[in-house]
Amino acid sequence: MKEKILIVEDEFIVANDLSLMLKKAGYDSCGIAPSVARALELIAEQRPDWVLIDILLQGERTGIDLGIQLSDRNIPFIYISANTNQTILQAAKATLPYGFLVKPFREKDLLVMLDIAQYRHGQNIKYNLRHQTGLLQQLATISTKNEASAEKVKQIAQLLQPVLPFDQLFLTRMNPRSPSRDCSVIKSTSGNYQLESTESMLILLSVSNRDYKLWNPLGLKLDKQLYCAYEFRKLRMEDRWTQVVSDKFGLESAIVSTITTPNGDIYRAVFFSTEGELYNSIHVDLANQIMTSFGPMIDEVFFSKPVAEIKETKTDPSPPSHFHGIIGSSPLLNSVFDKVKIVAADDTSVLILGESGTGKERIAQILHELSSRKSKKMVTVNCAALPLTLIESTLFGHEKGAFTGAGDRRIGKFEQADGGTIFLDEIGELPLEAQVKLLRVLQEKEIERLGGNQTRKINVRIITATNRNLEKEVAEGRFRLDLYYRLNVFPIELPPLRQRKEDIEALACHFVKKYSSKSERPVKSISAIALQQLTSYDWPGNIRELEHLIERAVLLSSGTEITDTGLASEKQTENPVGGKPHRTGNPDAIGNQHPAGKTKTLEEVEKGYILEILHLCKGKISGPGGAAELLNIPSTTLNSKIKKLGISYEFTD
Ligand SMILES: Nc1ncnc2c1ncn2[C@@H]1O[C@H](COP(=O)(O)OP(=O)(O)OP(=O)(O)O)[C@@H](O)[C@H]1O
Repeated sequence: MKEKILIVEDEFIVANDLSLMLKKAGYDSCGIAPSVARALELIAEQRPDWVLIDILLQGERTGIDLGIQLSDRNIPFIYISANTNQTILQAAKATLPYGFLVKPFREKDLLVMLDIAQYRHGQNIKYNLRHQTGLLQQLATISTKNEASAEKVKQIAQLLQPVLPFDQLFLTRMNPRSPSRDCSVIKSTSGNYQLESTESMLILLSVSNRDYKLWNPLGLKLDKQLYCAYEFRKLRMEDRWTQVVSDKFGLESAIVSTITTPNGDIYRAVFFSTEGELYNSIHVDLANQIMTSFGPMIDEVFFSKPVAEIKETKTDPSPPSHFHGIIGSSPLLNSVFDKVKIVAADDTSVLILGESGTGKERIAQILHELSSRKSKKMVTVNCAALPLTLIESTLFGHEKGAFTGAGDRRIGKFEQADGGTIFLDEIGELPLEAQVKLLRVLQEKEIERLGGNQTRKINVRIITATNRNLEKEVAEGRFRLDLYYRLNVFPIELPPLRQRKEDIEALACHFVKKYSSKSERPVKSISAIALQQLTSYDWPGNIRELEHLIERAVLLSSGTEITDTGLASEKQTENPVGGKPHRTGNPDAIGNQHPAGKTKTLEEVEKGYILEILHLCKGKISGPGGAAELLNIPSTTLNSKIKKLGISYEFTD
């Protein structure tokens, strides 16, 4: 069946051209709306599969206002606009479009964008289905465990957080046959969960039992499920309980889901968030599904046993077994594991985002190992280290004599990865010209060696990573929007170490074990003071920096315990921006601040760090004991970083 597409565009000639292009390509162009109001009418009448939206339209409302509504109603759409400044791109992105086409565009660009959008939409549906089924199964398993309520609640909250984020969950049993009961699950700033009974909540909020009963919390008829912005403010005004709780916890939006179980019990869950625009209709659907499947078990988990408090319980220190070698169990890292588990088996393109040293390459490796391609190779290409003139021949190969110096035929990285995975690290560094070629390969799934005249089909899964803000790169014209959408099918964001300090101790111990066994030193532990130094540092170089620091400390340590991390000898100061302690001292070293107190840029931090390592290795780059070895990166990468960062150095003994 032909897919129906609605065009929302106020310039008739442009809209008409678009409509002709769509019809020619076999789509059903089911209408043209010049304003948001008309678009909504046509959507109700025609029920289009896709909507193409211009941003500036007739009337007061913009295409972005329409995008917000469509996103809530789960109708896929693409923006088509001449506006690409960052503010507009950011507002547009927040509405979760499936693409953004910049005017003027060619017919081919439109069709490619639609093709990418359909692919992403299909992947999304698949992802949501699989995720929901898995999620419900896991919820059922937790509910039937023979554990204390508090422990089960913690596990359930951690499971829900990546898909249905909340800062507070308010659960009520409105049983017509026995007195109603309620309780709250509260997320603390450190990411732990606390189960509060009504009594303890009242103490926390300084509300009397009498007032609470009078207010009949959330007892009013909640006729909506989604309360954001204006709707939430209205709810606050109408419901005294919402008002008090949201004032105390800074809540700004809510989702309500009510179910009646087969034996007539009524349960209501209200998920509150401190973010005003967080929830959409996908969250509502998910909340309903969870409540329907989980409803009969709610009593068992939340109400049947005395409500015990969860006091900052330590999370399970071991990650799932297939994440071998990945240390950490913070909620943020767990949500990365969840995403990896969901997407690993598919051929979906994955974009790994995160600062340098957060473990992007490690995660790429695990994605490959958990896929059906694991028996084939994962070929890694560091796009930042490719010399400009050799990018194409490295990626796609060349025939003998293709250019001066091409003495032999060369098989490119894509061909080497055939049947397996290609990991394009630092994709943000790829020049525009190479981006065009890469896009073509991704679309056509075939390559042509330089100087060759034969195309070859290839079957490769693409994983990319970057520490750059790709949207900013797109807005500034350095990265192609169509390639961005093609690669960003399934983003996985790796949190910086400073946001998951809970993991520092486990990571540090892991590295102590690794390097004491490697260097045959007797070091076995870290003193409490040294650990304190590690956790109060901000780690601009993330896990890689921690690893190198521990490696050094192990080498320098004379006993069985690390008592000095090297961080203490340098004065800890207050950061005027964030109030966090930072390392100071040698301004060129890895400290985060200029001597004047101004925060360093990431590039400056990286430069300082490389200089420090070069200093340590007396300028030696490659080979045993060289800076590249210590930094755990290829010497070609280090050389390109040295060039890019403009590092000049000279070392004498
Ligand atoms: N969770 C983890 N547990 C143990 N080691 C880790 C973890 N994450 C990363 N590492 C180690 O930290 C170092 C840096 O990781 P990796 O090279 O994957 O980071 P990256 O984000 O790809 O860095 P870059 O952006 O600079 O390429 C590696 O030695 C890796 O083995």
